[in-house]
Amino acid sequence: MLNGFTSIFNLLNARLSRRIALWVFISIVVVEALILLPSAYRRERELIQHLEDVGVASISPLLRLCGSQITAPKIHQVAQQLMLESRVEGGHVYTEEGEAIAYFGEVPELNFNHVKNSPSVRFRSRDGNRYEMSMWTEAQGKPYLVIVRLDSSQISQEIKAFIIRIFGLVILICIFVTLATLAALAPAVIAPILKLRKALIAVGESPGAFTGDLDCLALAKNRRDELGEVLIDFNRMNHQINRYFKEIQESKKELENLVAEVESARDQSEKLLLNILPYTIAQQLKQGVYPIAESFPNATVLFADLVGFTQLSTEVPAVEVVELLNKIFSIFDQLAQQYAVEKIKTIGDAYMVVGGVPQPHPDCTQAIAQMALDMQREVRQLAAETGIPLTIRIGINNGPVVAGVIGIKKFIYDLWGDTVNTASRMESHGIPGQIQVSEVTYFLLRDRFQFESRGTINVKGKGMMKTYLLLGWKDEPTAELKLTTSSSIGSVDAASGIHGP
Ligand SMILES: Nc1ncnc2c1ncn2[C@@H]1O[C@H](COP(=O)(O)OP(=O)(O)OP(=O)(O)O)[C@@H](O)[C@H]1O
Repeated sequence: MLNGFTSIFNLLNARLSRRIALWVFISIVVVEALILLPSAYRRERELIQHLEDVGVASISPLLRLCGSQITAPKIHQVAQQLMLESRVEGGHVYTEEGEAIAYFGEVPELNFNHVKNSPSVRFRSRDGNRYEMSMWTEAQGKPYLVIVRLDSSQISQEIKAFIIRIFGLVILICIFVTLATLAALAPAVIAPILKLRKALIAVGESPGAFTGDLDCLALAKNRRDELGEVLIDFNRMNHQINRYFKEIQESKKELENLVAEVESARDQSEKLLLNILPYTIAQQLKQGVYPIAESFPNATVLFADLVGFTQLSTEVPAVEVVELLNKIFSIFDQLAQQYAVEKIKTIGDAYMVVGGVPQPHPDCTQAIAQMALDMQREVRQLAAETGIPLTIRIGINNGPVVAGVIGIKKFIYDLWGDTVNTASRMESHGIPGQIQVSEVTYFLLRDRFQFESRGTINVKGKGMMKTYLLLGWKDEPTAELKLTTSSSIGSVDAASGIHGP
């Protein structure tokens, strides 16, 4: 019950209801006002006419009752009686020539001069309480002009009462018609519109959420009007929105999958690129810096060659040889990462690595020396495990290099310069199972590492050179002295995707 009243109140309190009510109310008031004014005027005319009739009925016997004595005292006497019996408040009697014969009661504002040329004149006082009229009448065979002043105050009161009565009626009619209109419109128009508005807001706030028919559709049933069509159309539109929304969601999902695929492909290619080129070089190439050739004053270059591998290739299938080579070079790659030095490339069964390029290194010579010793140890261990007679020959040299990327295809980060040539020669002129270093490198490492002088050898293209064989650490290195940057061998290299043995 209470809910019913609340919902009716809500309906009537809706802005649309209030607007309709206001318009209906104003319209009726205007219509009634248009009717009321002429009827009030007509009513006033009727009352005046009645008063005039009273006036005529009073004037006519005035002179007749005087008989043959048309004198002031007689007229006065008859008029006094007349005033008592009727609404006459005063008057004048004039001869045809305009001579005033008699006055009685209140003095009228009209006089002979005002009315002499007219058969009859009417005048109403400003406050509406007095009404004056003139009339020619005959007595004793002579014409007389009589002007009487009548009490018309009742007319004003009656008109006022008439207007108040009609106005009250109009207000009652207005209220009744307005409420009746609202009562008729509320369920038929306002309720569906409010429900439609609610549905519109809900659909607007969360499009795609309302998948079935909307609640407001129920109101469209059994309706054959435009509002019913709007409700049906809106429901249809919501279905379309749902369809489009679903399509958009699916497209979004597809797009997200595509973006994820593209990102994964980009990550893969990025990883691949970083596997081929140092990070800074890859960045420069991506920015269009090309060719790249940078000078580095202090680099340590290492060449390593697997001795006896050519012979091995003739004895075991090529696939197995490549598998072994992959195993060894993967270990070297991890060592390069561990000591934060840059692998340059593999050349057949040779391995080339540089320290201090392209990123500065706190001690690239020690890092390369450590790596060389580890490479030796790893190859020895592998030879013992597999029974394959593997040895490695390593050469190291220090000095300035030029590093960069040249050419237009199959980019590779490479090194050039005499330092590189000499490092290569240290390896090619070295001893299997030994690490041969140039004199420059020896001087840089001799405090921390043990060396054996090899004396002077004839190096192709260089002539006679003093070289040294790196044997190992002088003392077991302390934790601070031993350079390490990452985990031990055998772990997974996240950046390159290379898996250790
Ligand atoms: N970036 C490099 N990568 C691989 N090996 C290199 C690189 N730079 C130089 N070398 C090697 O260093 C060695 C010495 O080179 P160098 O230019 O002094 O002599 P060469 O090319 O062997 O002989 P030649 O002087 O007759 O041309 C060569 O075996 C060369 O292949």
